[in-house]
Amino acid sequence: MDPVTADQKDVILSVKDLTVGFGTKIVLDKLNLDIYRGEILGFVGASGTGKSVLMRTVLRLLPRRGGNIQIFGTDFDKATDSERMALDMKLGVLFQQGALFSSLTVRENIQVPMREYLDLPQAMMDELARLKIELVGLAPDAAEKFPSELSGGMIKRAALARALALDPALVFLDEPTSGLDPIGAAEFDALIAKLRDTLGLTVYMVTHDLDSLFSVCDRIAVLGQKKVLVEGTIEDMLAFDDPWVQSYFQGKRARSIVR
Ligand SMILES: Nc1ncnc2c1ncn2[C@@H]1O[C@H](COP(=O)(O)OP(=O)(O)OP(=O)(O)O)[C@@H](O)[C@H]1O
Repeated sequence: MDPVTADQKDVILSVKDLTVGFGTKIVLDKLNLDIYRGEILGFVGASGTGKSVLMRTVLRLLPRRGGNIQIFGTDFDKATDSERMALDMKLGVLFQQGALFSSLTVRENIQVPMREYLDLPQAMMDELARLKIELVGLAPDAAEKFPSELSGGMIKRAALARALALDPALVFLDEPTSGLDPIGAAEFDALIAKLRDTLGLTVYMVTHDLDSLFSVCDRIAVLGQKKVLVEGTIEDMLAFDDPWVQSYFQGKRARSIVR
């Protein structure tokens, strides 16, 4: 599947006027964001600006004070229980640090969402877990390993396999390459791009990784001043007149990537 172009946009996640706060502190203030089918959207912003809060709010793990969220054209607030369950199954999540259950093997971790949402015989879940392990580029023997026996890169892949357990249409990745060495990070980026191309996934990726932004993201959105400050291509970022955006995308590290 080709990356989306401007004239074939199909919005699958639409966030309108979203406001989220804790106590007297407002973190997101009337934020708007659309995500288009088949794209890899890189979401950036200074530390503490609310990138994780936005992701958690969209996943309904945090309450919001105002605004509206539509996923696949359905408003969660108005959905029935069975519609919500069907929507949940279309969303995959890879949290920072992988967040695997340490007492479960990789296979068992991948099967957690299957047990929660599906009613399948064990042999079928084993076969599905085997396929997911292969899909993310892990060796077959990773299935019976515990998270403590895996490298950082393997943990990310195992967590991605779990995020893909129910064949989601949209996956949320929270800093997927943090903690990986540059080669491991580049390999993970290539895997994300391959999964988008082969499975038609839409990817929402919170990242600080400039390499990821330049190499795999079709579009970038920058969080700042409690809103999406700017969204668009790398060229749009380079042209945007804001001190943080300028220093992030035109700084020494960024220039060494753009060349
Ligand atoms: N459960 C919570 N209760 C109170 N405040 C919170 C909670 N979760 C997040 N915050 C606050 O919301 C703000 C945004 O946090 P968030 O983790 O979303 O930032 P971030 O952009 O993801 O940062 P980083 O890039 O460092 O991960 C921070 O000031 C944080 O302290």
